[in-house]
Amino acid sequence: MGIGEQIAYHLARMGSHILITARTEARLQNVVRRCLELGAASARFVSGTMEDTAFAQHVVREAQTSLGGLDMLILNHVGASYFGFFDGDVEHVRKLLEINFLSYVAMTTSALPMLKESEGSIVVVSSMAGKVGFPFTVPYSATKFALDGFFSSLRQEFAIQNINVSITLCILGFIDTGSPIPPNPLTPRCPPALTRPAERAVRAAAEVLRERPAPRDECALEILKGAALRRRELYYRYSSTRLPLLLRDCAAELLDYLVRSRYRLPAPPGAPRPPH
Ligand SMILES: NC(=O)C1=CN([C@@H]2O[C@H](COP(=O)(O)OP(=O)(O)OC[C@H]3O[C@@H](n4cnc5c(N)ncnc54)[C@H](OP(=O)(O)O)[C@@H]3O)[C@@H](O)[C@H]2O)C=CC1
Ligand SMILES: CC(C)CCC[C@@H](C)[C@H]1CC[C@H]2[C@@H]3C(=O)C=C4C[C@@H](O)CC[C@]4(C)[C@H]3CC[C@]12C
Repeated sequence: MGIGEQIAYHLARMGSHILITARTEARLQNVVRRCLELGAASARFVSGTMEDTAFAQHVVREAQTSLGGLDMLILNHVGASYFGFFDGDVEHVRKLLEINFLSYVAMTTSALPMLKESEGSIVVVSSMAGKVGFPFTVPYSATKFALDGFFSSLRQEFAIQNINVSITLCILGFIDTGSPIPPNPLTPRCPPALTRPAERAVRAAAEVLRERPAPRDECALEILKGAALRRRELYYRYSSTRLPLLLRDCAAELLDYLVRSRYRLPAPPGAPRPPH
């Protein structure tokens, strides 16, 4: 379960009341058990899919009825996508927008009365791919850019209306998690039978990228620190997120070039072969 699972464990160590959600009940049960072992004041789960806006609203209602309020809404889940050239599947883009974007909008809307009451925080987990165009993440990137538009505008409206609810947009680089992204077609060397789908995903990206994934537990803690400090944006790791972004406004072409240079790509058709 990646970064979300690690966030739950850090919150458990701090003695929080925790409500987690995902589709796979068996894994949620294990995470809840571990949270209680680590010292959570309480831990529970609701299972279901965020493809369904009604489910997103249901999770927030559950927080209302079982916890009686909410200090922090952490929006982290993402649906499975592929790591490869855009394949033209418009329905996949629609589905991913529903899971990665619309459910965040629905949960925020439902949770707002509780968050206003607690003067709480909204944490939106996004990516470098939500700030800059990256090859091989076209549908995913679209959903992450949408989050920036929605939540940055909402933050402005909160300021105008004196609503003391913080919004922290987390810009993450490559993190060592297992995501259910199918293996990269460019890397047939990764044998699917030998690994779980989650491990394959990171391996697929790791084989193509000249970038080391950062540890998910440290990432989770940085996210919580950023939220506690009510930061508007958080960058992890700094060297592969904030620094390259400084180039974006003054040298966009250079940044695009540097991004492509972080990928190991096969030579385009017709290109001269390197000598042996
Ligand atoms: N890993 C990386 O390199 C990077 C990750 N990020 C961001 O970090 C966040 C977490 O990513 P990561 O931990 O890697 O992802 P994982 O794929 O490891 O975790 C995703 C979580 O979402 C749940 N999920 C998937 N589909 C659905 C669905 N349809 N409805 C409800 N829940 C669902 C999964 O559980 P289940 O399958 O049981 O539903 C799982 O708990 C994401 O927002 C991602 O964009 C940003 C930059 C880089
Ligand atoms: C300016 C550059 C030096 C920075 C490089 C950062 C690059 C390498 C980072 C920025 C965003 C990252 C992708 C991401 O957000 C989410 C996922 C889903 C996961 O399941 C598999 C990995 C994947 C595709 C990440 C791959 C690595 C990416 C492209």
